Amino acid sequence: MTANSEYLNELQQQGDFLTLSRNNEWHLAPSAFTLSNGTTVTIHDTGVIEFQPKCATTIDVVLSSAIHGNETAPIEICDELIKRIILGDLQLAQRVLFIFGNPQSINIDKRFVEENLNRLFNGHHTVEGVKMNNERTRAAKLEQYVSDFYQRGGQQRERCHYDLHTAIRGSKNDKFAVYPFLHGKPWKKSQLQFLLSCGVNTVLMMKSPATTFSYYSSFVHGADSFTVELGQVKPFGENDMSRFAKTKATLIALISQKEVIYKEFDASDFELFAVHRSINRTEHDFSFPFSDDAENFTGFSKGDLLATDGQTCYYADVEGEAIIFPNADVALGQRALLTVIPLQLTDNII
Ligand SMILES: O=C(O)CCC(=O)N[C@@H](CCC(=O)O)C(=O)O
Ligand SMILES: [Zn+2]
Repeated sequence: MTANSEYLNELQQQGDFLTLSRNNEWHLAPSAFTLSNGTTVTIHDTGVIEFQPKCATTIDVVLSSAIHGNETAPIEICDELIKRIILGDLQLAQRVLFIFGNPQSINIDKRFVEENLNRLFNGHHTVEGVKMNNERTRAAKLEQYVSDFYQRGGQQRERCHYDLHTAIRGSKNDKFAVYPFLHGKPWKKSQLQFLLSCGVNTVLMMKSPATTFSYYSSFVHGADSFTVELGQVKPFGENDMSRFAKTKATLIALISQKEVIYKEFDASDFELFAVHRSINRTEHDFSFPFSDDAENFTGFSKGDLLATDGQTCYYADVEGEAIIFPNADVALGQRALLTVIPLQLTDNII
């Protein structure tokens, strides 16, 4: 018996692709099998598994988690969905690619091993003069798996990618999504309705390109793509999964139904924010004037100090300017803080 078929037997019986991925931190030989309901299961690599149902499909769905290894709630959700599909308890109506981004960082219970994976997409993994590492290689491979998945689906199909995370800090708005910069293309009400059904009524509209996974699939593949923040970072087993019941039910409907009808769009259901600015850490001496438990979406008065980067002080320049993802420990040159301001919907939405 080859090593491959050993792992396949166990995977077919237990559906535990998460443990298989964690036991093979950076590489797993590709393999495939078919479920009794006709769904083809293809393992592309560690953490990367594709399901192609036998029926005709219309949407190519990418669900990623563990791009940051210690963000466990989304990993638990995807783990459960994968198990249910492999064990034949959940019949798919759409093609789905699941990705556990960084299995080694799950094992060490850290955001990343050497380098933040979510700063390496859209080609930023390969930079002349910068030494490759496991995360850079992984980002390049993940781009390729997503690219192949969408290409095999074909052009005239719906493409979506939900990159599931949890925030380091608590948030006034517990669940929220980041809508990557669309370069002038309109935002989609249907996507906001999907998010609302997931229990996510707060969306930040980015205004510039990024190095994130969701920006990559949006920009390069035209996918409806979002970073979705589901509560706060907690160790495995400590997540109150009842808080994600709507998210899980909506993801299940998305992948197992031919069509999903969402609530009619009503702008008053949402809290939308425009990203006002991004503050990068450029000096070792970088700090925030607020405490570690200041929550995302905390608003500041015009003139309040927001951050100090060496000799440079950043002050709120708009009343109510609110903080998102403050992190003074990021690598030099990286984003240490986003600020947002409320957004009134314009007509750039379809
Ligand atoms: O809470 C935090 O500081 C970070 C949570 C997280 O990982 N967020 C993503 C957002 C990606 C995006 O801007 O679309 C990240 O920082 O990579
Ligand atoms: Zn994250």
